[in-house]
Amino acid sequence: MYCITAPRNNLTTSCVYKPSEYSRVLTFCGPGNNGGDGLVAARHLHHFGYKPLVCYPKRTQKPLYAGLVTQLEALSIPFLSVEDLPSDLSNDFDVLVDAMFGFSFHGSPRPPFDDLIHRFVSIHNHNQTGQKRSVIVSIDIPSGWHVEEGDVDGTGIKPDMLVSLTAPKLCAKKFIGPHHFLGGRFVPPVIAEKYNLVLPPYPGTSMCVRIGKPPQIDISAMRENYISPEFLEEEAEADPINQFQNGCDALAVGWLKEPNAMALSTVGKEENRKISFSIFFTIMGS
Ligand SMILES: NC(=O)C1=CN([C@@H]2O[C@H](COP(=O)(O)OP(=O)(O)OC[C@H]3O[C@@H](n4cnc5c(N)ncnc54)[C@H](OP(=O)(O)O)[C@@H]3O)[C@@H](O)[C@H]2O)[C@@H](O)CC1
Repeated sequence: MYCITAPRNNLTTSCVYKPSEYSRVLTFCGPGNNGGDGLVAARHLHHFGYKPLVCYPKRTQKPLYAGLVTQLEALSIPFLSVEDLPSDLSNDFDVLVDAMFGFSFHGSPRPPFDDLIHRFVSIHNHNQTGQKRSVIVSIDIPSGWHVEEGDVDGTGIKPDMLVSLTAPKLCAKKFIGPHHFLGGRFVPPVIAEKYNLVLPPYPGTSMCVRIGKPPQIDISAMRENYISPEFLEEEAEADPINQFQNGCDALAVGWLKEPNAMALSTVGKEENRKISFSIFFTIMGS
């Protein structure tokens, strides 16, 4: 899967939500720099093979943002108004990128963001009913969270992925989702020193790094059942060598899954070995 956001002027990719499975992305952009990050993310996602759409209800006329919008329009990336949004976002989108507010958010969200944040929260609650829902990726700070205290009353957005920029803000301590990344690799040493930042090493040339606890792995979901067709006594060859040869033939044509061991055994009294069995089995990880 791809970590699918992009701090300004950086490409950050790592495998989390692959475009083959999560191509339909809707990016919600707010009026400030966090929204600007969302515009950049949408452009990068387009180039990575996703099909992004953008909802940018409170535009600023500053040249930097106008330029980002022009770039998206040049790529024919559609813009949706709040009124155009489908009633059930999970039906139409695999991923919702939350780029509404970052560290300058204060007070209570004003319209139309109050309603949009509410929709993000409802999507997460749907998850508890077991229905398929969009995953939520928040840039820098889940919108509506207090920059230091986080989701104070526990009713805010609960993203599946948080992409902190430059350094995680204090509220990130309250993030409980499975994927936490840090983007914005090139922090000038003088800044790191000034703010006493202890930043993790970035692997290779990657522009982001996974931080926080690794995702939980469901070991039971990895279990494979190796069930072969029934093998009846009367079907066994009288000669165990022939039975063994049959087994080898089955292996050669791929009839048995992942074979890595074979046992040939016989049953019956020592002096009367009429029945023979070839048993094939596989052992995971051996
Ligand atoms: N090193 C880093 O970390 C870097 C961080 N960067 C990114 O910048 C982000 C910070 O950007 P930012 O300062 O522009 O503020 P941001 O949070 O986008 O929002 C401000 C806007 O929201 C509005 N607004 C506020 N409260 C509101 C409310 N209740 N309801 C409605 N509106 C409200 C406010 O309007 P105002 O209240 O002032 O009228 C203003 O228009 C940061 O989190 C990260 O994503 C990178 O780009 C660079 C490196």
